[in-house]
Amino acid sequence: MAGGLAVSVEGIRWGISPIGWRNDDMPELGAEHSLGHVLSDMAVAGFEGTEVGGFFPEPEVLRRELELRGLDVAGQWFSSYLLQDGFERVDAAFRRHCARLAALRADVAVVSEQTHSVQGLKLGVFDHKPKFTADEWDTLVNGLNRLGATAKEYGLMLVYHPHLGTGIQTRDEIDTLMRRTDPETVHLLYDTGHLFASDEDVLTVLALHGARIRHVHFKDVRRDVLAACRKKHHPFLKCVLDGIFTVPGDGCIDFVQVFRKLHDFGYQGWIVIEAEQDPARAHPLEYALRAKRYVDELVKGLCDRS
Ligand SMILES: O=C1C[C@@H](O)[C@H](O)[C@@H](O)C1=O
Ligand SMILES: [Co+2]
Repeated sequence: MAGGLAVSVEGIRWGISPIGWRNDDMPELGAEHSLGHVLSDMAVAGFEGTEVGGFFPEPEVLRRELELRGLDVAGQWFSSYLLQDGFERVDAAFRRHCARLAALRADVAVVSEQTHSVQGLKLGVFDHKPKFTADEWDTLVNGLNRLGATAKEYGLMLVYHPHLGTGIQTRDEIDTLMRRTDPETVHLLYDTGHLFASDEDVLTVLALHGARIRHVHFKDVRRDVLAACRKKHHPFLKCVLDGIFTVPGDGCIDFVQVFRKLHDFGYQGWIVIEAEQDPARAHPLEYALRAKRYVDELVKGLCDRS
């Protein structure tokens, strides 16, 4: 294997998302990459696991393909519409989602509230993010607490994903969400790329909410592209196509500090490389290999320190 771990940090598992090969929000991107191709690239690059992409088959088929390559599943994204559809409808869909994840022996269900989201719309993501009303906050908090209890029934942790262009994006919104939700059932997904592109302060969120983090997305940001996207009022998916995100070590986020602080918090669980780019411009295996080399250096640096 090209990227076997020389050293490791106990309790931390490294994964990579299929989003660098194929993007569920833009199915035309990388459609030529078969499941076998994507999973084999992940294994060749030296990763232990992945998240489930929308193009992945049902668990019975997927499990064999994963096992053949020694890969595990960390979790999968779930778009909740609690404000728009109400708890009962969302919970029914979430139960089906959790059952599939449990069949894959996954650890987390990634939830993001998409009511009023501009994530997939042709509206400037930096100008049109929604803001929830007081009533909407009540509904969201109550619904997430209950969905978190559902996740537990399936042996999973609900990890909430703050995201550009949604009602939970900024540091203030994350603070409120963490203060108002039940720490036993609602956990935090720490996605460095979205936090940086929103508020540019990834370490403060980590310092404030490190104890709630149960899942991590390592996504780097190209500072010049971020500035250009803001200036041109680009929609989210146009920002992705222009290359706002990349693998850790290739952008401007200080992952040495991030990784140290996560470790100081005693973080245990998955760290998933999630660098959505146009695969025609950023060769997915090349970037996966770069990412793995970089995180191996991070791990080595941490081990040398202690
Ligand atoms: O976790 C994620 C899943 C994607 O669907 C999303 O758009 C991406 O930006 C992300 O962070
Ligand atoms: Co993410």
